[in-house]
Amino acid sequence: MNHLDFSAYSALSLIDFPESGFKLERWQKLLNTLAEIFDAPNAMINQANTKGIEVLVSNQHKQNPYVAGGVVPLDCNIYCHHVVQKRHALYVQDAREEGGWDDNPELANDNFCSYFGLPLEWPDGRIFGTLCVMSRKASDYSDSQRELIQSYKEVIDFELALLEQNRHLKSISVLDELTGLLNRRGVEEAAQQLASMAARVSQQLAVFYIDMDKLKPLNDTYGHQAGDQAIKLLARSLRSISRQYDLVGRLGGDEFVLIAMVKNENDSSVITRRLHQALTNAPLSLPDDKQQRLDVSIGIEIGVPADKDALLALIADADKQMYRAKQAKRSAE
Ligand SMILES: Nc1nc2c(ncn2[C@@H]2O[C@H](COP(=O)(O)OP(=O)(O)OP(=O)(O)O)[C@@H](O)[C@H]2O)c(=O)[nH]1
Repeated sequence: MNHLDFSAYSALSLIDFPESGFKLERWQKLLNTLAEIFDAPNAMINQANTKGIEVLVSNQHKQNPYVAGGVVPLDCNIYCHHVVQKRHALYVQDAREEGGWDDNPELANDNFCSYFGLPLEWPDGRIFGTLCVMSRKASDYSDSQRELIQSYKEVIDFELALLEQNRHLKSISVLDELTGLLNRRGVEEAAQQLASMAARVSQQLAVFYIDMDKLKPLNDTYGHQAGDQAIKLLARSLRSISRQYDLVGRLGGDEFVLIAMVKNENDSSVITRRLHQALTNAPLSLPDDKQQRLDVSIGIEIGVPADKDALLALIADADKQMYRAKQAKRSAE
């Protein structure tokens, strides 16, 4: 085989950068299931990085000799090298029959004669690594098994896109200092990706525009620090009720946004209820040892924004709804 020039994939190992906040364990379950479905002792996600081809996550099976952190050097004729090099799927039904694999240690030392692997890619098309299953028996996978691996690949590629996006957002200072949430600029930056993601999976987006009630009197009575604590508490509550792909941001002052993919209006009422419940469960501790439940006014808009501008328009509409809700509350007081 031609040896690979890994300078092209000079990505640093994900294992060495846990501070990226990326949880490799999430992929563990996925691989365990994949190995089970394929009745294979091995399923792995590997990264082509400056070390070589590195096992990032491997399924948990007694007969799987490969564990996370293992690296295969560049001059080794393993199956994954071919996937990385050619950038397309490789299916070897029985390497013993096929020839060309005698010096592959996976076959020679560990008897893996069947391999099915797909390339994983960063959003800009650069190769990331591979997703593969290996077996010690010759195989004949069905079309639906192959399609299943393909859809697993798409999920992983999608997570890589999110990872890349997070890195990008961090690098251009889009986080709010007080809460660690996205600031207004961060929300705007993330809007495009979120809109296209929702379109891709054919889901509506629900935009919750959330404004804290009575922050001013809290500041006036207990001081600015107590107000800051209230803002942080609301941020934590929003985080606690949000799901992995939801977007949570602080647009400024006491105004926040939560954007979630929803199937219907009922989903959005569930989210509102969860927020109210979270605020009830975690009241604000005040300097005089009293506790106060935070109140919020919420405006909700649901839509299928085609792009960033449409999503920003949806946010503006949710802001108007919030304002109406606040007015209604004030006149009821
Ligand atoms: N402590 C603190 N206060 C802030 C911060 N950002 C904005 N505020 C204050 O929050 C208040 C927001 O204004 P309003 O939304 O009109 O005040 P409110 O009392 O919440 O009014 P309602 O929304 O009508 O209930 C202003 O008094 C700001 O000074 C912050 O980072 N920390």
